[in-house]
Amino acid sequence: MTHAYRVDSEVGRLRTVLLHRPGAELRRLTPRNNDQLLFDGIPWVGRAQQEHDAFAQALRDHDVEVLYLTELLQDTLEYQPARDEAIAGVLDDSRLGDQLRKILEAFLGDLTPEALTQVLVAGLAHEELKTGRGLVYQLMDRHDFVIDPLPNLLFTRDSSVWVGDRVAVTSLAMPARERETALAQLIYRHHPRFENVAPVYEPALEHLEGGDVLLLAPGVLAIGTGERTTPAGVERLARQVFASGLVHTVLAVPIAQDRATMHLDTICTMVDVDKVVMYPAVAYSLTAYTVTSENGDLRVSRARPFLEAAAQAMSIDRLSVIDTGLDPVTAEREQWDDGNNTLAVGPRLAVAYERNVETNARLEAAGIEVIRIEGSELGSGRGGPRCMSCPVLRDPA
Ligand SMILES: NC(=[NH2+])NCCC[C@H](N)C(=O)O
Repeated sequence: MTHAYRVDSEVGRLRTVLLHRPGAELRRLTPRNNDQLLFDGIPWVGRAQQEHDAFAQALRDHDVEVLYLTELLQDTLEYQPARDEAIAGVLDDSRLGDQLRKILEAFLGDLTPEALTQVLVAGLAHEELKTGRGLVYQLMDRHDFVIDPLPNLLFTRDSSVWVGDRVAVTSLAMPARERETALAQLIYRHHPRFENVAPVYEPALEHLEGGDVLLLAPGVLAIGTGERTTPAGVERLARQVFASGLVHTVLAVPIAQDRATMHLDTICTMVDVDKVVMYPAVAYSLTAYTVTSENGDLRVSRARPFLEAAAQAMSIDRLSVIDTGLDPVTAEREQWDDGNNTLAVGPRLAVAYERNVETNARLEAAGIEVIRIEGSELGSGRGGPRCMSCPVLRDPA
């Protein structure tokens, strides 16, 4: 069956979304590796799964079709070319050496699609490779991974993002996440669901993460540039979306190079066609460079206040900020816990972590219906409802 997927905004009625239910990859996190694997704590895995299931159910209750990344990946790995590509991807690792690479190739080649999916996502620990031997294998620490786990796969918004009827598979900046885009790429290239989808962007040299990309309005993107997306990444995506004719204006939005504000969506998400919820500390100081296409080249304006540049690009009078009016300490705490990272299920209807009590109360006071979900364990990876979802179909807003 052919599907026509398309996303033109952040707030059009959500129809289909791609999620990843966290699993064995989270069980790999220890106090020794959690920093490198970009988690701020050691999640209780069973509870994280319950929280995630409740998130998925809340979406289904609002008539959203939920696709799971591992299910799509497993279907994909039924095809020999996809399997070959997946295996070649993990073997292309400078740490392995020829002997271990050969052993690993044989091991992976024998796995069923289900087991291969599991290994691609959860990684492979030293002791799990029973056939392991040779210099590299013997000199590895028993805590080392032959294949690294991907605990951040949970944040499906970062590895791919839809622009109109095309998908951008991004280039993740952190080494711990690089392999995630290879999995996204496999799915979009080989899964029959996406047969007719032409990518508008594929992993490139420049760093670009989906959490930085906001579809402000049809034809208008805001792209954060900070810890994850570089100005060169913005430039690359801008060229591609301009060339495709899908977008006429890109706003490049510099954000602080900090873990707390790693992506634009940690400080700003949309809850209506003309309303954003924004971290108060930056709402009125954020700036943007307007990028447009001129005779095949990029034209860049001077920096202007973000809200002004956005409203102009979106052809609206005003992009209003919901006044979360919090005292600075509460605001900072709730920003850290992804209070600003909402997922709109439709205009004025958004999923948010329940723990951000004050931000949610202010959203409601402003007329936004809030679907509250628990996230005490999910949040230890520093991501909220928007980070954990890649919309693939929304109605026009
Ligand atoms: N779109 C987002 N804000 N994603 C959050 C990703 C969190 C993840 N632990 C990372 O450090 O990369």
